[in-house]
Amino acid sequence: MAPIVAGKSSEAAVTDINGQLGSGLVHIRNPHLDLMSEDILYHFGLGTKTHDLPAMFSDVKFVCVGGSANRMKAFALFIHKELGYGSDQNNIADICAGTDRYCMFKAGPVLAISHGMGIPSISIMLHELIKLLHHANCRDVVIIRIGTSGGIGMRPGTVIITDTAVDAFFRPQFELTVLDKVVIRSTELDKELIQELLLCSQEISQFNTIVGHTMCTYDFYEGQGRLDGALCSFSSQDKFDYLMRACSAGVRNIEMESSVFAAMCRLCGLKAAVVCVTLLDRLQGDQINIPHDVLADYQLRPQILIAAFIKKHLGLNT
Ligand SMILES: O=P(O)(O)O[C@H]1O[C@H](CO)[C@@H](O)[C@H]1O
Ligand SMILES: O=c1cc[nH]c(=O)[nH]1
Repeated sequence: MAPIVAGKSSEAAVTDINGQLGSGLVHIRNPHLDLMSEDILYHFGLGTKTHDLPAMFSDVKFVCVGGSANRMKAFALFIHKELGYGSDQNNIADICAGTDRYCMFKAGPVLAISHGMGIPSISIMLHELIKLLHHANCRDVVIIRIGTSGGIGMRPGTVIITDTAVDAFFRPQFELTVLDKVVIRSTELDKELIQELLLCSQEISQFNTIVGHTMCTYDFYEGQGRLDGALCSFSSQDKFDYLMRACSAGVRNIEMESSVFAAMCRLCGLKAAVVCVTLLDRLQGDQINIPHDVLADYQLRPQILIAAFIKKHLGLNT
């Protein structure tokens, strides 16, 4: 079946949206929503009739997302303290406590949300988050994925700011089957935001940070060329050749959400970035065997960078 290449028409649409986005509002691209008298954000345990979403969220300016609920809670506590709101855990309650699908925490203008692992999980979360921001009349929101990844030829602990998310064929696109058609969407990210983040990381100067392509896969094991899954149908030479080809195509790290994240945020007019730390160099191995304290330190790096970025934007000292 011939894919629908959304590139051309969507690019044009994005230009239009950007013009329209002088208002800074989130752009919902679904005419059916206007016909609904109530919108239930089922996986958040929130809704337009049951919750006053503008009262709860209209001041949100930064949304940070990451796979693990514990990591996002830790980030919420960290940013709460960094913004001068104190370090009392009791001030950080899970807004999605009515459901165990995702966790959501708020610290002033910062919203921290977990998205689970993989494209389907983050995609569901993003549909509901983008609608939430729309219902709450949020303006000028920046959204950043703070995650972990496997590096290619990178020293573990390196922070990668994604310029473009690519698929397993190194193409800058995200493919989704809608009804029985394949829709292709661009995965380019905001260039200005990338440069701002890079500058921030140079200013804090605490760890190595680079800009590069991020490969987004549908699987952690075979899908990322690992030899240590329950199934493996290729040789170690095949794996090495593939990772070397990825590296030559500009891929510096591999994770599992960046493509749909970039595509959805772009289409809805949200300024978005992906910042992931590498936990290992995939040219050296497949198993993540770093000690717990080193893992904790690595996972903190994207958080430190994003906290500095947010504080800079809010005019607070870093
Ligand atoms: O660190 P997080 O945000 O969970 O992301 C990465 O880690 C998970 C795999 O361990 C995948 O979801 C991958 O994208
Ligand atoms: O190798 C890795 C490490 C973290 N997350 C991934 O998706 N891959």
